[in-house]
Amino acid sequence: MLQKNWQALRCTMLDVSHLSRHYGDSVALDDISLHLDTGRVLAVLGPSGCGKSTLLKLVSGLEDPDSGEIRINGRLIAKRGFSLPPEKRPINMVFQDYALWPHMKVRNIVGYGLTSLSRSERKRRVDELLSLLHLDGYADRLPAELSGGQQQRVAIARALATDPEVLLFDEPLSNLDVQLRMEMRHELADLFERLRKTVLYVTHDPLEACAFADELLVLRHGKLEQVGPVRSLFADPASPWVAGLAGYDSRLTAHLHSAIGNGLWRLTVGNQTLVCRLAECAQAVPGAPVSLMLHSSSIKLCSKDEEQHPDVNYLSGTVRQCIFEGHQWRIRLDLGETLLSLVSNQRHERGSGLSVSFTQHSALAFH
Ligand SMILES: Nc1ncnc2c1ncn2[C@@H]1O[C@H](COP(=O)(O)OP(=O)(O)OP(=O)(O)O)[C@@H](O)[C@H]1O
Repeated sequence: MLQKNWQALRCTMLDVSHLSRHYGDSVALDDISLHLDTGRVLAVLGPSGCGKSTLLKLVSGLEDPDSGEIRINGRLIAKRGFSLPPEKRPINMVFQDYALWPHMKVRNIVGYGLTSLSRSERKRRVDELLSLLHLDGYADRLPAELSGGQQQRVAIARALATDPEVLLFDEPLSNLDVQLRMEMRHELADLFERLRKTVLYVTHDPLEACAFADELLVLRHGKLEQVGPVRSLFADPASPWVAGLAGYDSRLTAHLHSAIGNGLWRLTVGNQTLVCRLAECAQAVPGAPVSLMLHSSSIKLCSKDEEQHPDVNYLSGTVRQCIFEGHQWRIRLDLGETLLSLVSNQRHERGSGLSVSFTQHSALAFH
């Protein structure tokens, strides 16, 4: 019931329309639009140089747009020729390198923006935030006396202190080691769920993005590649490139054979036949080459004489390579004209034959 009321109250908090930014001849951001409802978390995902930080800089006011508009809660904060100064925007940002003042104690860093509060109110608010971020007992330390993870928590507490309408995170976990990054993913997921803040979160790690984001926006070369709910992006990537980002780790060369309805097509991979979903049906013609994207987690090893199910695909090939990945073996299976990547809990000899199966809906063909 509570959840339902919350959904009903939602309205657009951050509205970005047709935003562009160039640096000389290079296009950092090209015609980007996004709408983020109050209390939602949007992760901006993409490889290095795709324009993620530029988007945050434009929203925070560190840079000005060449064209387009940014509104927060309906209020215009930036367009070409007009830019509200960063300190006047109801936004706080958490940076990759923490950006803590080295000479200040944690208590003063977190309470820095709380100038309108009395001394005792300020102390109460700071203590509350330190407790929220599991930093009780660290108030009188300097940043140099904290671990990387603790420093990042201080930066998050400082960003939350003034209760901004929008929080921006610029790859906040990328300086932490793998173990700590995993822990912080859980902590942030918990924090976002409890606080219901509107968050724009930049990362290049899809797993980090889907740990707590409601929606994903994928950028490539400054352009919008795909935007939508996290699940749909993983289930229905808009291009082979997004599929690759979403973990589809095999890209098979296949050919369309014939449509069989409901978006399904019969395809050939070498001399083997299978049935898969076709991502863009508009100009699909029999015989056309397609890229068939598959996720190794959806591929199962099977025996050749196993009972076959009608909605499952079966392929056979020869082991080209088998390398150890710590908990499992990664196999590259030669299917004649193309290679399939899959995992197994045991080693398979190079040159040995293997059969695999996967459901018709787990593979996606693009042309
Ligand atoms: N001040 C600048 N002057 C010139 N070019 C810039 C400037 N800032 C960014 N760029 C260029 O704009 C493009 C986008 O940069 P941006 O920093 O937004 O990418 P990013 O996705 O955040 O990358 P990373 O993940 O490596 O931080 C890049 O090609 C970059 O070289």
